[in-house]
Amino acid sequence: MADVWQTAMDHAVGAARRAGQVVREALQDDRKVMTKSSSVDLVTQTDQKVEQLIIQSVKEKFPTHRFIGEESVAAGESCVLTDAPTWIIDPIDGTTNFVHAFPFVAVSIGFSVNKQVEFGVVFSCLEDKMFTARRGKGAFCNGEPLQVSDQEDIKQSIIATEFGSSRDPDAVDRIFSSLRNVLCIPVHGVRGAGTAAINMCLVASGCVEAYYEIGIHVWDIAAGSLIVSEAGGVLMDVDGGPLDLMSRRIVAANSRTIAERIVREIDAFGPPRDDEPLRR
Ligand SMILES: O=P(O)(O)OC(CO)CO
Ligand SMILES: [Mg+2]
Ligand SMILES: [Mg+2]
Repeated sequence: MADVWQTAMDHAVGAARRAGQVVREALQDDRKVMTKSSSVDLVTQTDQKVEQLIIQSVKEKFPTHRFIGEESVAAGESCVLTDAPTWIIDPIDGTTNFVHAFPFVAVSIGFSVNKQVEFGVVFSCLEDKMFTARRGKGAFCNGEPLQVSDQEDIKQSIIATEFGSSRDPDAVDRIFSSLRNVLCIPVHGVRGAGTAAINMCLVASGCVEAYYEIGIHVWDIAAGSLIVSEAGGVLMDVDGGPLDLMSRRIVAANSRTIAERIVREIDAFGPPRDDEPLRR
């Protein structure tokens, strides 16, 4: 039977590639930096321009579809995941990297129907790597199949995480406490690319065994979550429950064993949900 969402996925790949080209070109220009929720929550005109480019191109082809876009939500649009076909867009995942020309920047496009991610596209535009996954059909990088690491021993593992964008000392203490616990298991190392989407693609590629973070948003993880699971990985909440895309918490790992071992070390606090009406 024909795949009803294949045309949409092809469109997403094309849109991500065009968006990535805009991001690469913008790296050569002056990058005017603005802030959103705090002095370390950065946005540029390129984030906004790229999101509009993607949304406009999708609207022309799929006029009934809905959107959750990082910069549209920042501008006041609602952030509620319904059963309708929904494009979940992070125009630049790794804006801080982009601002500093730290070379890991991604365009992330997830697509959900009935609250289930049907396809995910992450274009790591400075590495020129196009990560794709279609539910039930595997995950790929530039067309080559992806497979998570088969390492089941956490002590032989590298774990990816980030420090997040909160500078509230209590929140930072809790993040550091979890990080200390994970590091001292001990693991081989802790890494962070500065983008949730690329961290998840590193899990899918078998370069790190797991990635966890508290404070990310649905647009950071929608596409990457499917790329991890289609590469054979496991997703869960940091409290060990099922992943909730709107909860702002994730563990993505190569195996249930590694994911559950990390869960034991994490202080599972909960920032306001993405679909919490009073979150801004
Ligand atoms: O650069 P962005 O899109 O703000 O995302 C951050 C996390 O919120 C990195 O993943
Ligand atoms: Mg992001
Ligand atoms: Mg972004």
